[in-house]
Amino acid sequence: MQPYDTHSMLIQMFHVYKRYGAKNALVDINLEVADSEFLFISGPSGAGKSTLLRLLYMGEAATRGQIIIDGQNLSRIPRRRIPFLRRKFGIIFQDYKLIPTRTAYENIALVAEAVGTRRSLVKKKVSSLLRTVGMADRARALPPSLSGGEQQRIAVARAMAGNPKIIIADEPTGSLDAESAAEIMGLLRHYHRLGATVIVATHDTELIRSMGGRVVLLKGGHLEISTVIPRLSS
Ligand SMILES: Nc1ncnc2c1ncn2[C@@H]1O[C@H](COP(=O)(O)OP(=O)(O)OP(=O)(O)O)[C@@H](O)[C@H]1O
Repeated sequence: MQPYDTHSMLIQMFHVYKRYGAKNALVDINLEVADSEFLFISGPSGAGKSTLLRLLYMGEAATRGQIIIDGQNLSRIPRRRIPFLRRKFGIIFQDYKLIPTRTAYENIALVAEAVGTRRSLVKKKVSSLLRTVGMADRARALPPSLSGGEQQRIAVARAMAGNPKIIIADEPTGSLDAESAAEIMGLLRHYHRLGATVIVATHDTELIRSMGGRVVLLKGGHLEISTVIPRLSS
């Protein structure tokens, strides 16, 4: 199968617009993302990156146009089915959004439980995820006692806990130093290699150059370029 065969497209956006009052946040977006692809969405502040991501996981509805996720047209999904659509996504934010009063372990376990992981398996699963992100020894820590890089590692583990088909990361390294940023991107690449589709929004062109891959560029709500950047050899 060809990598961009339309039958293998997990995400399709056709003539998508998003308006906030008089503001056009997204204008006539046409974008396809293949199953198991790693995609960067790049562009300056205010370009529409976060808005585009929110439309995918139905954080908000498009003003116009069609969005198809895994064969489902989002404009035709009944409200009661939205939680099932959301289970396809693991979402990572720049500011981690961990529950500050719950331990690292509990933050991850809550998602594992929410997607119906058998009670007897939750502990094994969360422990395994904590090991994957190198945080096994901080399971009982509360988020405010962790560094930014550590909190983001927990957020990555939490995103993986629902076994989502798609990981969406909105500026996941925006608050991190270079070393922590590289670790987080390594974890996202690891999950991608396990078969997931990963979409990362970032304005950090250095980060994109170090990772390589397909990049789409948003400017003023318009999708300007889709290109493939070769990975910098290290
Ligand atoms: N809820 C909202 N209400 C009104 N305007 C909004 C809303 N969300 C986003 N916008 C506007 O839409 C445009 C795109 O915003 P968006 O946050 O998607 O950009 P971005 O590329 O993610 O920027 P950044 O990198 O700074 O996060 C901006 O002009 C922003 O002010």
